[in-house]
Amino acid sequence: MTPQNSPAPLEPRGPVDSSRIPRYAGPATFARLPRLDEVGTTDIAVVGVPFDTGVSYRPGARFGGNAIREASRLLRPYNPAQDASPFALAQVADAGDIAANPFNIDEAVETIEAAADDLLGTGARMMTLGGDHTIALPLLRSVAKKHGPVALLHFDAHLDTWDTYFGAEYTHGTPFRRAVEEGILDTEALSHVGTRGPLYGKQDLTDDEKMGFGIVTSADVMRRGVDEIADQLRQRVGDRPLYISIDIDVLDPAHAPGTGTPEAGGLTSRELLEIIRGLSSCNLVSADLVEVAPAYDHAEITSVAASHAAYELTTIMSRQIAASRV
Ligand SMILES: N=C(N)NCCCC(=O)O
Ligand SMILES: [Zn+2]
Ligand SMILES: [Zn+2]
Repeated sequence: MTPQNSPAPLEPRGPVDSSRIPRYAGPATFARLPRLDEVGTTDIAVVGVPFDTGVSYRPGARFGGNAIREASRLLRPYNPAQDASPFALAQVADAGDIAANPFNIDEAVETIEAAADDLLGTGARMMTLGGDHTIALPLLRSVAKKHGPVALLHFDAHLDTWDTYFGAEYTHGTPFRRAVEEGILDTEALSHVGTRGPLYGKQDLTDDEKMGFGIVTSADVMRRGVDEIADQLRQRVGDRPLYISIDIDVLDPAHAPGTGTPEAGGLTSRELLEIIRGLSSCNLVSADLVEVAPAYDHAEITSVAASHAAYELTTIMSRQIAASRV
């Protein structure tokens, strides 16, 4: 398959032209973008982390990244919601997968951090496709090496600030407690969004608050509406370097059945996309989208939603990269 765009030198190389090569043909990179090795360097690296050894319930998120890539074939180059052509404003490329050891969580966490160091070291921002939520910890470590402690907006049904599971410190329920302990988050600017569902005890909330997190529950989004919530989040984050971590289970199981720990009463995909768009002025330095487990999906409901959320995040980053050039 030959990419049909023949850009002028230094122009970003965009996706395969779907008016010339049917969008279902050829290998699936994210949004049919070029691979990193085809462009050499990139402003935004979309990278998969097929790792799910950290889960507490249904496994399968190791297949999430490729499911999102498949579902992203239908994305188009102009994003009207943010009035931007993200793949023309900046080079966006698919950097493939980070090969993490599925039998050794500690080693996998080290591998992911080192691979992120390499990518961020080139000056790129990362749009990471998980994988389970364990992977947010090594990604945040790497981002903090570059930017210092970062603001975090964490979209998730769950707090993911629990301590250990079966004695294990690195799991998908614990990355943000570890990150606070390690001092890699700016504790003045942390919020969960979309939180809901049963907890182990009230102490979970007390502990979480002590760590510095604010909580916007799923019910808050329903009652107060997406614009007010986005305003509040923008104010909390200010102009700090921001990392956004989206666990797809922030969506209601009706909007994202393909995930490992589903909780009733979640956001609609429309609400999630609108809140992300409301953050377009934030200084988004990198992001992840995790916990897509395609074995439980139907008709790509979950991976389509995930691909659109990643598209909005990529658009925010590419607009900022373009704005910082002028
Ligand atoms: N990060 C996700 N998706 N889930 C965390 C759930 C942890 C638990 O089962 O207690
Ligand atoms: Zn979750
Ligand atoms: Zn999570």
